[in-house]
Amino acid sequence: MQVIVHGGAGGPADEPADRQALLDEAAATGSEADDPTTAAVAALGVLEHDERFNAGVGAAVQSDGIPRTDAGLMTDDRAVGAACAMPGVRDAAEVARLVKEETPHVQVAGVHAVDLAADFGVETGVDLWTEATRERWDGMDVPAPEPTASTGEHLEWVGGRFGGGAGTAVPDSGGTGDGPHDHDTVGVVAREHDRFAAATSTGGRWAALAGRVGDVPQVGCGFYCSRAGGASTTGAGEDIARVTMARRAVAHLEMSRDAADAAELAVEELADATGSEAGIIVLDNAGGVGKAYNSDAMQTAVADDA
Ligand SMILES: NC(=O)C[C@H](N)C(=O)O
Repeated sequence: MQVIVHGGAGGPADEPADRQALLDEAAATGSEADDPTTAAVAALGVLEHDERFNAGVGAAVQSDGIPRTDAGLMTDDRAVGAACAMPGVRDAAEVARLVKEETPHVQVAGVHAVDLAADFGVETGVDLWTEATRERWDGMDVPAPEPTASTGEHLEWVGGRFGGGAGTAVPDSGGTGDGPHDHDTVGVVAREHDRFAAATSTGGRWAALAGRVGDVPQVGCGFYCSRAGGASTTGAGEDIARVTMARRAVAHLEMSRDAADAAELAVEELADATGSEAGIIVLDNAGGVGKAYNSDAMQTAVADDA
């Protein structure tokens, strides 16, 4: 099994060596699996369980003071599962797999996704807070958590951080936008011969409006897969969704470009269309590996047990 993982595109990480060791472990864990879906979920599980990443434990906190998780998963046969806006769910990629394999749907949201997880034995009610996220949250001037603050009050505050309204989701250059842990979304592409799975898991963007869902659980945006290969993205989810970034990368593979070119082109297209920053990992069906980003950093790891 060939596996590539990313730990999010953004600024340079505080402890890159520790994070790299975890990414290496995640890729190695995935590469031991028997099939690409199991590989993808196992690799993301390593990272969702670690508090350094903005996925599972350590997930970003939304404007009402609740961390919620999102994940999406797709295989080369175009089977898709995604789950989003889940409070207390660490193993979001497991829930995405459940949606793919146990339901006739492609996405389940909110409390119903949490109930589905519980019904199938995925742990719920997990405390996703860490010391670092608590500290960061406590330092933010957020309107009192609902129900005392209205959605309108939250929106006013959120608009100030993200630039407000439609248009680019790049945070205001004033500096109150994305911070050091916003880039720690995690993603994976796994390949066994000509079979693929691509998956992404996140807590989303810090202090986004309660209930906000980004690119990660949207097929073609945070993840995509076909017989040509697979891709997983990271960055400002609103902008990634506007250009369906993962789908673009895989479309390049389908037009016979290799993984390296597909990754570069997808980032260029995202930047041209939105002015935003993002990163992507890609595997193609000739064994090619692609990774590209226009942010300051994106850590990745590759493992291949062949
Ligand atoms: N850092 C990230 O990759 C965030 C993620 N794409 C989101 O917008 O939810």
